[in-house]
Amino acid sequence: MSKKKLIVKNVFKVFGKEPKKALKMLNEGESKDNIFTKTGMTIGVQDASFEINEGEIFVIMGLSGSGKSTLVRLLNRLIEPTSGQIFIDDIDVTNLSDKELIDIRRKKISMVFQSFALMPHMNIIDNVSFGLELSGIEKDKRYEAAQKALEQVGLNHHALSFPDELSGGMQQRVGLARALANDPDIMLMDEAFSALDPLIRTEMQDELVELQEKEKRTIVFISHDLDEAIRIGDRIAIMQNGEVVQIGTPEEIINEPANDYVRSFFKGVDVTSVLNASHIVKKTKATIINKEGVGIKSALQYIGDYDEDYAYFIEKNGKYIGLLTVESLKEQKKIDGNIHDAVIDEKPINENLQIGEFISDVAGHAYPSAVISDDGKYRGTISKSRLLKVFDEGVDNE
Ligand SMILES: Nc1ncnc2c1ncn2[C@@H]1O[C@H](COP(=O)(O)OP(=O)(O)OP(=O)(O)O)[C@@H](O)[C@H]1O
Repeated sequence: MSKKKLIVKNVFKVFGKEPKKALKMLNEGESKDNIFTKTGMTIGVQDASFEINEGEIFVIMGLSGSGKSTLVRLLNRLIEPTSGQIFIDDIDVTNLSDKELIDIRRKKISMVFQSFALMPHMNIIDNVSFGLELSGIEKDKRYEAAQKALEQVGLNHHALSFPDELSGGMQQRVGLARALANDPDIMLMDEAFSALDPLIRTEMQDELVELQEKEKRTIVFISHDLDEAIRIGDRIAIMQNGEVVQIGTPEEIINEPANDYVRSFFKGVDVTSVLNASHIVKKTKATIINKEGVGIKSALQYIGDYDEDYAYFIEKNGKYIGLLTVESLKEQKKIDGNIHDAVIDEKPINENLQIGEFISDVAGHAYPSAVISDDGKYRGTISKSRLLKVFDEGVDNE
């Protein structure tokens, strides 16, 4: 099991003069809107509890004002929690002195912002090594680390350029390099790619995933974009009005959205890149198991019992053989043939295939397509209508 890198326990953040009073009102059942109307205080984060595994990309997603930035800034105490605990490597950061906190921020956590926040009068290598300079690292060492970080983001030839000589995408790479330069265990990325144009943005997302494959860090990435969350996230936490309403893998969230708010994020999202055949497979009632002695007559009877005109023919050990139809069975019966000769050679679909890859296959078939595992075992079927429903609506709650 992976190690827990970050643990957040019952964390609240109230913005306002008397946070404890607001928490009391919340405890007594007052709504956040009422608390704001009566006191002017905002509940930025309400009772957040979750754990982030070492090496995972954990995306926090939600609409504007849902509390994402507040939650992420609570992790390194750029914002002080009103109550609750936050552990990094089992150290309770809510109890650290200022000096210990600065130390943790310099050594363990880096942050990348949406606005690249580069210093215009400094060249790239000085920008990247600025944090190390603040930590008192000598020039040779910090330049070496900065150069390595620039290489990781593909900008090693731009060390002596100035920020305004670089494009937006390159400037954000510098922002990333600056975060990488002190070799942090944890990177907090607040809408880090949102200011980039779509093509560069996708490129940066791919690069981040690639970088992550080489050097496993723990990344907490804020996004308001589900496409991005799906692309890079191992798990996604969805925030609504200050609360974390759902945490799961992209597949889990798409397959079982916790509420309508979560569901609304999928409108227009390319779920075909997330769901594969195994996610939407269903067992059909009309399956025929190849028991000893199943002949054409009993197969026809079996199909009739289920009021279908086809069935899947499967060996006793679960291996998929093919499709039997009433028509093909009757044909063989007429000529005194064998049940195996009645099998229609229907191409089954591998359970790992993504929706986009097999939709045309299924659409071209008269019967629901059988889904098999890598070793040829029958898993269930996918019908054209079911597939199109998932394709169009993104969510399948049948
Ligand atoms: N310093 C502050 N003082 C008062 N209220 C604040 C402060 N910072 C944030 N808030 C409020 O807390 C709530 C959560 O804000 P937050 O910025 O965390 O949301 P967000 O999901 O990151 O939004 P966005 O995507 O627009 O950045 C909002 O209602 C916001 O107005």
